[in-house]
Amino acid sequence: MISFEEAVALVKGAAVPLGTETIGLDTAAGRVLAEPIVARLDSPRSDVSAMDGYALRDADLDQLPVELHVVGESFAGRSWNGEFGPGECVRIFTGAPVPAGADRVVIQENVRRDGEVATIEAHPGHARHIRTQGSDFRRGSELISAGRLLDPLAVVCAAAADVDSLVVHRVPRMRILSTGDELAEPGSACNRDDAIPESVSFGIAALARQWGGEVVGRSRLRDDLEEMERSAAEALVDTDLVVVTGGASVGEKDFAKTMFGPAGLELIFSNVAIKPGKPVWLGRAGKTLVLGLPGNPTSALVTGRLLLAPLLAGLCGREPDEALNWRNASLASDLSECGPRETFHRGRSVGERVELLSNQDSSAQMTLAQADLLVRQRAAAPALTTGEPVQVLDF
Ligand SMILES: Nc1nc2c(c(=O)[nH]1)N[C@H]1C(S)=C(S)[C@@H](COP(=O)(O)OP(=O)(O)OC[C@H]3O[C@@H](n4cnc5c(N)ncnc54)[C@H](O)[C@@H]3O)O[C@H]1N2
Ligand code: MOO
Repeated sequence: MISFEEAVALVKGAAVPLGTETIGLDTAAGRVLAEPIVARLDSPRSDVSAMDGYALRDADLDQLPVELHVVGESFAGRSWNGEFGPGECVRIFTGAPVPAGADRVVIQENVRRDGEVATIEAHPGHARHIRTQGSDFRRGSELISAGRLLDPLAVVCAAAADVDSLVVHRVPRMRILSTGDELAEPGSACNRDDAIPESVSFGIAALARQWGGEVVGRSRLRDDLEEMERSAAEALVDTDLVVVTGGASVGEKDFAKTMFGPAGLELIFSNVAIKPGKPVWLGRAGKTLVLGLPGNPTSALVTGRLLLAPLLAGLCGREPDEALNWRNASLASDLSECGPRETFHRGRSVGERVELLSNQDSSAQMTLAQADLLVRQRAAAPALTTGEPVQVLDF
């Protein structure tokens, strides 16, 4: 059995970014850049006004009050290109180019306008209200590096660079296979005494989407090895990652790994010294990665969060560690000493503190909906008391 750190290192090794494709800005959100974005123009493109008011020469404010002749109007998208002399000013609006010769904008609240005459009585202060050309960024400068997730903020910056297409990493195509004779489609389990709703794949699919995966198939498999081998072979076609849930342990019908035998499964690891989720495994069949998650719902979602999330982040072109951003929080209750397996307790944030949920069973499902943090406790770590710091991860 390997440690959690070793499992994460092996996940990172397997999480090699997929190929690239060129897409339009409209569909770029959520994708990961494979090539940096370089500005095609300066921003602002010229010196522009930061306010609505009057562009003028600062020197004209030496003697106050002053009356200036309004000689033109400059709008964003329709600039004024006339001559501009002492004793003159130009009506200007936010974002409009500042006429050559002007070195200050006075906001209109500080100007009395009467026909073509603008009167300034008191000194408007030191702010010039001019954004200089290229003060945000310069043409040719790299605005966003490769590997950056195109979140709502980054897509604004990408568009501002005046690019209409982006080179991004391909999205991992994923299939989820849920194994178990007892599993029924939610909504139909009540009809059969020995059935339970198949719940895990819904959470794994949602988690996968959060971390950039495209779930192209989701199926339930009966515990019949021949059938499972056929399903395994089908699932591997044109797929980057297959996630199998259940059948990971040592039961007589735990065929999750065996079903990929004919497809040439090579294990990367199997069994990790963590609680919950010990039977989690990772392998490769041909070019496709296969991740096996334990069937117990809490175990599946915890191992999904700890290992599937960084795996997908890496396949998408991000740093796998972006999915493992541990931070400190203080305990809202006592925590007893840890057993031999590194443990990831389910917790709930209460203000700045983290409260451990009372049901820590790996089969729990109600508790999952109450949790928002995983609390990490290293193997054999001593007991902790209320207020002591622990590492937590958003769950
Ligand atoms: N003798 C041993 N028994 C077990 C060991 C062990 O080391 N020795 N490990 C235990 C641990 S730890 C875990 S975790 C479980 C995981 O086993 P499997 O991955 O083989 O999971 P299953 O047996 O298929 O199912 C476990 C449990 O979860 C329910 N389940 C399964 N899939 C789903 C699903 N998609 N949706 C909802 N619920 C699901 C299933 O009905 C079982 O109740 O093994 C321990 N045993
Ligand atoms: O590793 Mo299991 O998830 O403890 O029941």
